This record gives sequence, structure tokens and C-alpha cells, in this order.
Amino acid sequence: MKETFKIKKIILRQLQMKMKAPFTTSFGTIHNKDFLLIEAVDENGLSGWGESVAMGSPWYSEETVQTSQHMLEDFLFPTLLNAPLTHPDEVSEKFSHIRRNNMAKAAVEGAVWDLYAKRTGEPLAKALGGTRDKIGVGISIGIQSSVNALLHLIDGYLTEGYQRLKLKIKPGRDVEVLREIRRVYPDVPIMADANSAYTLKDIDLLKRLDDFNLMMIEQPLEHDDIIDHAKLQKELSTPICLDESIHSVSDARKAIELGSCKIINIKIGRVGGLTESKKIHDLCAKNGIDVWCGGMLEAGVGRAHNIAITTLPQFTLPGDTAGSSRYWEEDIIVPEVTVNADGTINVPNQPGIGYEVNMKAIEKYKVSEKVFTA
Ligand SMILES: O=C(O)CCC(=O)c1ccccc1C(=O)O
Ligand SMILES: [Mg+2]
Repeated sequence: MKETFKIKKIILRQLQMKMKAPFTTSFGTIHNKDFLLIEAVDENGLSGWGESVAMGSPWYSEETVQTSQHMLEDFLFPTLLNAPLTHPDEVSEKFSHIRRNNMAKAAVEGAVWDLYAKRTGEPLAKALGGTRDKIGVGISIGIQSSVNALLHLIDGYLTEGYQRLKLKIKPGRDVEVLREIRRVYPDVPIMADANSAYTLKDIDLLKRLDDFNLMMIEQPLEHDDIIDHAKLQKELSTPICLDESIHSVSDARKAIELGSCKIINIKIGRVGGLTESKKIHDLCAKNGIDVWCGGMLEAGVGRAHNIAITTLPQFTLPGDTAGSSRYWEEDIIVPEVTVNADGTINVPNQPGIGYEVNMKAIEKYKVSEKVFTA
């Protein structure tokens, strides 16, 4: 019989960390990262950790730090506290009567996965069915004030070893920028992420992107669309990757059926957790759809979860999980995440997420703290 366990206490901390450099996408600029950290404690006093990726403002998705806090405090924690569990897959089942709010759900589900793996004494990557001991990573670079500034950044990141570049684009900062970057770097793997900045009216411009031998174009059209993306994919030779449009394995199935994309970016928070991420991964593996792990400018706890999920076999393309020092003066885990000269990250083999939380750093960046008990 499987051992049952219960979450007896949850500590919810809000943190604010200043980014080393502001990060600009087509939807806006992020200077400070506001987020929630969740510590779920079992009957033995063992803790599991999760991180919410909802931002301060609803520009990438509808969730914010405050809406996540509301969902967690008023709906998700009460559902979970004291409920007998045998496996973390049961968490998303318990949450299934609550619509959406995937980032809030994923944050606490991630804490339960970490706790479960610590209880069984295995790395989270193994608990998830991961098979790699290293993962390949690229770098996502925000929109810069000039092409020269972008070239300077690219030079540094390629020297560090990152395996591919993801360049953020928006109308007016697309064809010319990519042409210039391709001129200097004819062979570097490059992808472009539009964060929904275009519509089908821009089809002629989007077709010109086929000239740049891009690995993919990520989420060119509306955040909730899969129909127009299917029309666009028929017109482009560059593969379309969906990010914002995919919230569940059911969304993924429909997008694949329609031909809306050839690649899916899995973000644990966007799809409601690790269990749903695994389901999307398995569906993509069956259908020959390449998968990679997207990033949400995570601090160390979220970064560790991204590393763990990326060890699954269908994560065939480099992800956005860069090293801690790309974002932070000081991260909230020990050791920090570092990237090898060949653009890989070593997957930790300690139990759970495999990194210690840095309580001193957490105290330093903490804005508020609340404790919930069964
Ligand atoms: O964490 C990273 O480095 C990736 C950053 C990134 O591209 C991103 C950051 C915030 C919101 C959306 C996105 C995105 O992938 O679209
Ligand atoms: Mg994206």
C-alpha cells in the first residue's frame, strides 16, 4: 500500500527581488520581480517549496501576485490542508473544480511535488520520470534600445556558452533587427518571441521572417488563439511555437490537431503544474511535437522546478532556464544555478528540487509572510 501524507502547515511568503537589468517584451518592461514562495510542511515537519510565476501586472496572463494570493488563501490551501495524499498527481485532481488560476495552482502543486520527492528520497527529476543528468539551455533576451546594445549582450551570452538565442520582437523591432543579428551571426540558433504582438493582418511581414532561418517564431498572434495560428503556420516555413495559447493538455491536443504549431513551450505555471506539464509532454512525444521549457524570470525555487521537468525525454530543444546570475545579484537557493561552458546545466541529484533554500536571502527579499494550518 502507498504511504499517505498530509500537508499540515503552509507558509506563504511574498518576495520582491530587483532584476539585474530590466526585461522588456512586446507587452512591457519588468524592473522588479514580485512573486510568492510557498512552503508546504508535512506531519513530520519536512518542507517542500514552490514558486508562483504570476507577475505584478496581468500583461502576460490574467493572473497577478494578488490574484494568486487570493486563490491560494481562499480556495487552494483550504482544499489541500489536511487532505490525505499518496501522490502529487492527486493535487491537480483536487483543484479541478476551480477554474483556471493555473499559476496559483502550480505554485502549491510544485511545493507538494518537492515535498513528495524529499519524502521518498529521490531527486524531483527522477520522481517526474526524467532521464537526463544535464539539460541544454538558451537565453531569452529582452528588447534593447539599439541593435548595438543587443549585439553586445549577445556576444557576452554566446561566450558564456548558451546554446541558442531567443530574441523578443514587436512591430517596428523585428525584420531589421533580425537581419542585422543574422548578418553578424549567420549560424547561431536563433528564435523570435513576439508575445502576441501581431495579427493575421501582418502576414506579409511575418512571411519575411522565413528569410532568417529561425528555429521557430513563438506566439506571434493573439494570446488566446489557435485558429489564426493554424492559418499562419500554413503560410510560413518557420515553425510556430505556442506559449500563451496553451493552458492544458486539452489545449495542446486541439492545437496539434488544427496544425496551429509544430513546437510547444511548456511553462509549469501557465499549465497549472508539473502533472499537467507531464501530460502535455507525453502528448507531444506521441505526436512528434518538439517541446522546451519556457521561463518566467524565476528565482531559484521556480528555476529548480524548470530544471527537473526539462529532464523528460521530449524536451528536445534548449529551454529558457538560464543561470541565476543572468537575473539576480543573489538567488534564493544554494548553490545557485550555473551554466557550463557548453550551455548545459547539471541536474542536481539531491532529494527534491536538489537545492537548499537560502533562508537569509529569503528574509532579505521578503515583503510579507502568512502561516496557514490545518
Ligand atoms: O525566464 C526567462 O529567461 C524567459 C523570459 C521570457 O521570455 C518571458 C518572461 C516573462 C514573461 C513571458 C516570457 C515569455 O517566454 O514569453
Ligand atoms: Mg514566450
